[in-house]
Amino acid sequence: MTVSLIGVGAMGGALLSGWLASGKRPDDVTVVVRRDEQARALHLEHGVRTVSLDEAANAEVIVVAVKPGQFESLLGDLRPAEGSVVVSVAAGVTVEQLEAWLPEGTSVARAMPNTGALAGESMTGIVRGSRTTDEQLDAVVRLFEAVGRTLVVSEPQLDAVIAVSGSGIAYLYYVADAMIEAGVHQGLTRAQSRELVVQTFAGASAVLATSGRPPAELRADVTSPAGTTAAALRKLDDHGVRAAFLDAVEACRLRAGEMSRRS
Ligand SMILES: NC(=O)C1=CN([C@@H]2O[C@H](COP(=O)(O)OP(=O)(O)OC[C@H]3O[C@@H](n4cnc5c(N)ncnc54)[C@H](OP(=O)(O)O)[C@@H]3O)[C@@H](O)[C@H]2O)C=CC1
Ligand SMILES: O=C(O)[C@@H]1CCC=N1
Repeated sequence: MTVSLIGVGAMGGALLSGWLASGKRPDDVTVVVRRDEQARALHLEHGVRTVSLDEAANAEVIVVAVKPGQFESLLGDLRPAEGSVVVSVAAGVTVEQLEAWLPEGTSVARAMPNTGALAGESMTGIVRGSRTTDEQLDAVVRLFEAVGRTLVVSEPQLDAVIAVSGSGIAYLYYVADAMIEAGVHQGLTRAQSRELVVQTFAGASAVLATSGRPPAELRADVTSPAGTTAAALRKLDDHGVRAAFLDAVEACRLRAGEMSRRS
């Protein structure tokens, strides 16, 4: 499968690194960037070739990872080859907009990965466009499976995917940061606290994934009657942390919808 990546910032860069680490050869992925120094840096670091928008349009899968507000003008200049599928990773740019901004008849899809792609652990929601063939959808799924797991969803669900996993990975970094800081407050060095937090995240994630048990049960296993965990969880409840997560996820989903009405 030939792939072109247009825009190599935070998300595009994570995808590129993930694809190359997963075994894709630098010859299989071309990139479109707009600064010579970035083209040189990407060639030095990854061996990938920078191409023009016209050349990128020949790839079987064309992934666009520029900011939502940059899509309309960029797609207006893109002339995808027959059979290519254009995949947007943008929040707040709809299938309808993508299809309207590209030449008539172009196949599109939306993907909502997260920066877990850097470690081959993205969670990517995928939405097919109105003209996407099964083969094209399969190619998009395989491309994102190379950097983690995928879930094909309907477009109305994608804003919730953004709220839970696309942006959601940042909430976990936020919690990790707060816990590391808390450990420092309690007398650990920052390095010790980081090691404890990182491995505790890894352990929780592995048990969640392998046991299939609800997190509430796993949490109960840790919570001895009148013990230390109960004392800590009581404070989280007092501070409304669960309600804060419910609100944060809702605010994110609503913001994604608002962005699509503006772009
Ligand atoms: N960051 C994340 O975790 C996630 C982001 N997304 C989506 O990914 C997209 C990109 O976000 P993010 O990576 O954070 O943003 P960045 O600003 O980090 O990256 C955008 C990149 O696009 C480049 N760019 C803009 N216009 C062009 C152009 N005409 N040709 C080539 N390159 C161009 C920019 O280049 P330059 O540096 O020269 O300005 C920049 O490198 C957004 O649509 C966002 O919604 C989706 C999921 C997660
Ligand atoms: O914050 C944003 O808008 C982007 C989309 C999903 C994650 N980051």
